[in-house]
Amino acid sequence: MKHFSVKACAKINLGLLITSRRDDGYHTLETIFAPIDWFDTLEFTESDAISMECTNLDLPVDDSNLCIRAAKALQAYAGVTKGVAMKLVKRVPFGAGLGGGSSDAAATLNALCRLWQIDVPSAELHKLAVKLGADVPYFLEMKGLAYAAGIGEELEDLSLVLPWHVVTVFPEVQVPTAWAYKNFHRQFERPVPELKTLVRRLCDERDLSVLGAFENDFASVVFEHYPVVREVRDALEASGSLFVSLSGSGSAVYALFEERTAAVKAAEAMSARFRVNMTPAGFRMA
Ligand SMILES: C[C@](O)(CO)[C@H](O)COP(=O)(O)OP(=O)(O)OC[C@H]1O[C@@H](n2ccc(N)nc2=O)[C@H](O)[C@@H]1O
Ligand SMILES: Nc1ncnc2c1ncn2[C@@H]1O[C@H](COP(=O)(O)OP(=O)(O)OP(=O)(O)O)[C@@H](O)[C@H]1O
Repeated sequence: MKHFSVKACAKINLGLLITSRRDDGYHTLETIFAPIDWFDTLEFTESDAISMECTNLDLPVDDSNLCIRAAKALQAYAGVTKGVAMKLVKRVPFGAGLGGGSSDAAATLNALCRLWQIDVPSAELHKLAVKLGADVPYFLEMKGLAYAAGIGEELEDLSLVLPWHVVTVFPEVQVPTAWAYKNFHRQFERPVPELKTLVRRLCDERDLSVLGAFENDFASVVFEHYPVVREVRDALEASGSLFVSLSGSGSAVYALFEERTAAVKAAEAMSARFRVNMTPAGFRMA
């Protein structure tokens, strides 16, 4: 009986610039995805049918779950009759802007190609991923920092890692991604900085003067509507961090630290009220 488990890491967004609204209602954006060591674990066991259990009872394991949707999409595409029993050990908060569900979906696609021994061309797998969510291709195809454009599915591997410690805080409120895209303050006419060039100066040359370009366009509306998120942002800014930002459409806020001791101190202070993760400098997904 074939059985194995995989890690599904979350991500943060370093800069998130929304550049237009498409006719289909989706928005184009430019962002840098960076992985963090906050992860779910997914277990896969060969079975006749597709089934799923999850350690977080607030998360339905029906057809709305992104793991089930990924399994059914791959089964239909490949015309396989095999099933799978999945177990999701859920740790990454959702409604957090951390892409946890998207990462689970990508991990499921990769794992089932292995379990069902099917060889799907990467371009085809990419199409299945985009249908599951705009963030899913990043987790399917990348390990470190990646530049993303389009709706988030046009990816370029930057072959870079963040050279700082990352403290990520979940303020225990969920921000629906669709709400954030409906309500963010548009700046479509703004000149868009060259994030791809600037992130190389930032990570390779440690040129901190470029940090101002890495704004998150959701930040103002999320901080306005969720005071606790603003409170977390303020606390992290006062903790000796280099840089603080909202991740994705929120609610998670992350801070970058040069010194590990300062990162540990900030993480400990925030963990009294909120779920916190600390990711070491140089982290890449396995
Ligand atoms: C905010 C980010 O996390 C940045 O990484 C992503 O853009 C969100 O990606 P995601 O969570 O995979 O989003 P999806 O689950 O695909 O879409 C949720 C909803 O967000 C809106 N949405 C999403 C992505 C995008 N580029 N434009 C949008 O307008 C759409 O209304 C969509 O119905
Ligand atoms: N396996 C799953 N894990 C987490 N969320 C899931 C899963 N399956 C379906 N969902 C649904 O997808 C929604 C979005 O989950 P996800 O964690 O990807 O988004 P997020 O935390 O808002 O991050 P981002 O906005 O960056 O995508 C959740 O609110 C949840 O209702």
